[in-house]
Amino acid sequence: MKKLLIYPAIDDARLARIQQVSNQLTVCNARDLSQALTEIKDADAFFGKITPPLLAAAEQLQWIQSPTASLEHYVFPELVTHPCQLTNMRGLFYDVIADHVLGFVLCFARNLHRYIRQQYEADWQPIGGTAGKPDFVTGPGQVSEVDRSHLHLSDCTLGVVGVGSIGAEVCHRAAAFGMTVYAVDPLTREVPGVVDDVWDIDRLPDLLAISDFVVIAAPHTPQTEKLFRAKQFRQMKSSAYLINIGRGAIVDLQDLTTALEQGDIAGAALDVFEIEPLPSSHPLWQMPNVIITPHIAAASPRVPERHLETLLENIRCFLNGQPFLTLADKSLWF
Ligand SMILES: NC(=O)C1=CN([C@@H]2O[C@H](COP(=O)(O)OP(=O)(O)OC[C@H]3O[C@@H](n4cnc5c(N)ncnc54)[C@H](O)[C@@H]3O)[C@@H](O)[C@H]2O)C=CC1
Ligand SMILES: O=C(O)C(=O)CO
Repeated sequence: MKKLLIYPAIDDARLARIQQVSNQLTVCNARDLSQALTEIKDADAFFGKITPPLLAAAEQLQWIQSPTASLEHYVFPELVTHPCQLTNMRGLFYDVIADHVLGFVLCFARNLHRYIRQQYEADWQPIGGTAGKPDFVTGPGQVSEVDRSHLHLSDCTLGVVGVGSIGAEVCHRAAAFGMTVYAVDPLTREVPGVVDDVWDIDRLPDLLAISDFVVIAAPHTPQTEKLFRAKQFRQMKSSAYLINIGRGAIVDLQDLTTALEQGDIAGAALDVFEIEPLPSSHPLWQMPNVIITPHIAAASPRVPERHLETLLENIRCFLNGQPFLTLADKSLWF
């Protein structure tokens, strides 16, 4: 018989689903910290928010399940050196966050974010003037110059930084829109839809130089913290857009603001920020080429059930001695 400790306590409906997994499992849903500190002593597995005092009280803990995908605020030095295995909640959001990213791409390509602002003013003003519009819209006459204020997605290249579950789905969707797709990742080497093999992260400058859209779908780790500074923005095309749905700490907020003010890049769509919530006085709020969503790219009615399913599947793996679905490397934070 194995013992799973849950702390903080979860609701009765989810508890009942966990209890149905196996009669080889005792589940303790601790109501307060003092109960958790007592019960963790002989627990084999833990789900919830582990802390140094809880870990110190554990005598036979083999597995910890984090309730979040990201681990930067979860791991601490004693946890890294502890022999237990750690699993996270990655892989729940791959499709819905990829949809969010493609929504950003479409806004920038077709200026939808700017036309929505114009609509409030009843302003019938084609962005970029009339150049580039076909005769059947403007009336007879010749298109005099190539106007790139509205993009043709199948002419565009999208570069993804981090092709885990979310990044790979972004690649699939972008390829389905006819975009050319490249990616960098330290571990993954192949993703269907990506033009070449996935490049190693040391080729980030190459990715930045060719991309019309750069999508950050990596975790916050010691390696990715402030990976994007002024230098990286200068390596991007001045016509390119940055999209960050990974973690705010990956992008230096001040350098990004300066890059946008200077026109080093054309715009940014951001779901995550170095400072959350983004202060109401921050200049990004007023920039017409910036789209802000308040860390909700993962919002979906399907996520709570997927969250529970991942926990249940990892419990089954634990009881059956099989490899976990979402094993993480404690020292790498993902
Ligand atoms: N905006 C939001 O609401 C949400 C954001 N996230 C963030 O998205 C991240 C990715 O989620 P998943 O795709 O599910 O995780 P995942 O673990 O499946 O994929 C992460 C990928 O990033 C790669 N990576 C690690 N270090 C890297 C580096 N230095 N440079 C480039 N790539 C690197 C990994 O090799 C892996 O392929 C999470 O860690 C989390 O921080 C996750 C859920 C919701
Ligand atoms: O699980 C995470 O890391 C999230 O950001 C969920 O929104």
